[in-house]
Amino acid sequence: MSRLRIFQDTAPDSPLSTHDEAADIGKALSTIGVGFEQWAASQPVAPGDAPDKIMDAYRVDIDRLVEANGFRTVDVVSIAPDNPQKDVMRTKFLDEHFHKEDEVRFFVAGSGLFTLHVDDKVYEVLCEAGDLISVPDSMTHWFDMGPDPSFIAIRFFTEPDGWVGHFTGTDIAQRFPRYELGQARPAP
Ligand SMILES: CSCCC(=O)/C(O)=C/O
Ligand SMILES: [Fe+2]
Ligand code: NI
Repeated sequence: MSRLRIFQDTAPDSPLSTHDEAADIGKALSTIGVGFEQWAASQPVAPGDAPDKIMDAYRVDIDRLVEANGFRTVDVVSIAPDNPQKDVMRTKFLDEHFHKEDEVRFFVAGSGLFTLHVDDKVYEVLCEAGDLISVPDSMTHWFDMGPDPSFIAIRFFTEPDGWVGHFTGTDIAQRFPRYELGQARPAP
């Protein structure tokens, strides 16, 4: 189940609040300018399906988002727990960083943990299949796919280098919960 936990940025052991209803998560995240939606597939998708088939299942929502935001590239990324590069890939976005455009990701299957640092609060968002998250340009955050990563995600970009992370050099991400072993669920 998708979940939002909000922390004081000095207190990683005691969440101020926990939300696990999608509407509740979306409402809380909207107060900091983060988008959160849930989308339903118009046809079944399975791991190994071609990117076009996966995107066709969400075509109406993808087109709406592209039209509203002017995205120029939409792609599909996936990772499975047997990927020999999984540790390297996990490390890539584990520390606090930001991007020079909105980070917009839709989870077709599997899950991942986005943690956002805004002013003196930390917003930990467990994204699961059906969740779309839009992290605004320049918002500091980190992302943990867990030790046994498993997801298929659709990514939206405005610029070719939109995915590049600019790292802040802080150690805050190391003090907050990681995506624990066992939390990650296999993609269907
Ligand atoms: C589900 S893709 C997430 C990885 C990524 O692109 C990023 O920038 C994480 O912070
Ligand atoms: Fe990021
Ligand atoms: Ni609530």
